[in-house]
Amino acid sequence: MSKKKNENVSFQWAVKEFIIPRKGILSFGLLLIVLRSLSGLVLPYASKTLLDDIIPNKDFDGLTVLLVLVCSAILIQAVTSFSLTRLLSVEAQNLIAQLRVKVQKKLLTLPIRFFDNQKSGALVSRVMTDVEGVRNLVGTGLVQLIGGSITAIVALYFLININAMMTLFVLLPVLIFAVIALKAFGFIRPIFRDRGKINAEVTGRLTETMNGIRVIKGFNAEAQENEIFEKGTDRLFQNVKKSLTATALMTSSSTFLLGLASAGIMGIGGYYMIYGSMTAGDFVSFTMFLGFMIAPIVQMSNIGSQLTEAMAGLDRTEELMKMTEEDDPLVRTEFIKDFEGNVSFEEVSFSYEAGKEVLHNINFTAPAGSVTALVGSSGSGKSTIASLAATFLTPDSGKVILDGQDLSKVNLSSYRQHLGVVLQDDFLYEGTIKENILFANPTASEAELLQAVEGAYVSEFTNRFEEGLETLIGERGVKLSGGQKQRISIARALLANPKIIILDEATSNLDTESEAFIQQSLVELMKNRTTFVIAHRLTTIQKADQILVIEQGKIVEQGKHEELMAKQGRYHKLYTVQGRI
Ligand SMILES: Nc1ncnc2c1ncn2[C@@H]1O[C@H](COP(=O)(O)OP(=O)(O)OP(=O)(O)O)[C@@H](O)[C@H]1O
Repeated sequence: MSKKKNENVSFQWAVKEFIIPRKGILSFGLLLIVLRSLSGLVLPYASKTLLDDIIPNKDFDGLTVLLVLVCSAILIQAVTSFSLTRLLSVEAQNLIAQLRVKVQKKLLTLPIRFFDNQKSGALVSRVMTDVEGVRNLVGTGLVQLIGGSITAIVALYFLININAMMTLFVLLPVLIFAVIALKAFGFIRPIFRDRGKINAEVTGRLTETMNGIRVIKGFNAEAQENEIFEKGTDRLFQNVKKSLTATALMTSSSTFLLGLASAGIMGIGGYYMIYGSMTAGDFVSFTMFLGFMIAPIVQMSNIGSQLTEAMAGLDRTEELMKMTEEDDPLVRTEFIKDFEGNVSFEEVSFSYEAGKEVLHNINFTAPAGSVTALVGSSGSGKSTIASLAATFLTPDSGKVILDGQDLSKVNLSSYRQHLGVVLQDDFLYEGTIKENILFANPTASEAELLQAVEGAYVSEFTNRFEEGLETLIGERGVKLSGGQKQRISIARALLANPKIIILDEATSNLDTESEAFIQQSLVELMKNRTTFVIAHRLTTIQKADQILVIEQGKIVEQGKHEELMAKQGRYHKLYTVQGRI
């Protein structure tokens, strides 16, 4: 029952979003379809005149007029068909393009946690495939459905006029077919909905496989991946098979029932003609009109399944479009004006899943321009604290305060324009090194760019490249070492010149020279910025203004390196006995 309700909602949504704004063009398309259908009806009518009037009377003038009429009707059909495709199909493609842009834009407004729970391949399929459903809604599909109904009704009128009894006989199998078709749609729609889901899952997994190729080969796990993919494609196949059975049932029942009707008509028509109550012309035009009534009905069943598929895709699009954006304008009403960069956590608690709190009553202050190093064992909550400071997450209770303002009420982009993040596995785009650095500040001047490049010691290796900063990286370009990539992402952050930095230091072991360059660029980056660093480097930790030792979601120790060492507590243990931070 609830499913049914949901379907209606998304249909209403689709009508409001896509059909009403295009009512002009769609009405014109409808007019063209009706014109095309009506001009199609000329042929059966002309056949009757030919057989019953023109041939018996040897009326050559009449024949000429008839031919002109039929040719004009054919011409109208050709012109309207062409215009329809041009008008509606082009508009549908235009809408698909617009909708993709809208869905992608919406996706980027959703909180990080949404992405944590989704496969990227599945999201790609939402942007690229699901929206294609509108093609059938705005393209020729819906208009054909309405146009087809009109033709069927007009043809029915002519059929009744020629012979009401025979029409009644025909209507019965047509009605049975309509009932079967309706039932089949009800059966097919959930299958189509599942298909989109399975498709997205399989694509998602495939993307992951490609991204994780090193791990897969490293663990010799190809066979396992193959099996998972095979299972996925089989699920897809089974799904398609199910819908094909339903469609085949519909097609063959239409052939059977309508064939039966034709045989019946031949019988009744033959009987009437033998007794002289029906002319041969009436009989021929009846069969032709019948074709005109039935063809749209059969066509409608095809369009019906296309529309069903379309709605299944749009269901998922609608679901996404209705999600709450992270920068909720009703909640995040405050804008940051004079930015200083004092951050404090007040009684902050947080849980990813209900009932499993991962941070408990965190309190600390990070004054403007200071460096706060977060250390502690794996899974203790360091990244979660950093994500709260970056507004990627919002506290369940307590507040993160920036310059006296509660961050959960602050307009996100007014805050994030002052924020910079350098993460362990920072992503670089396919493109030149320069493009990758400019990414955070595309309007930066050449001088600013060079300053960032020098500050992060990027020039140290780009100078050795023939193309310098214009060197292509990624699939088609040079392959960079981990340390070089890190320096590019540091240069990017330097160029953005944020007041707050979230830094997840890479743990990877670099050679001493690379390490030295990175350390120096990090010093440059942290200068005069409020920095939260998930620290792994001794030098960073030693220089930090404060170290927070996190264990099981709590701050267990807090202070400077020397103070904490002197305390001989948890930090001392982490630092000396375990030898790992
Ligand atoms: N997206 C998530 N959904 C559910 N639980 C999560 C999620 N991210 C982290 N957690 C859990 O929250 C806890 C804290 O994780 P967090 O990533 O903050 O730890 P960490 O100290 O940064 O660990 P590491 O040093 O290993 O990166 C862990 O128990 C982890 O399992």
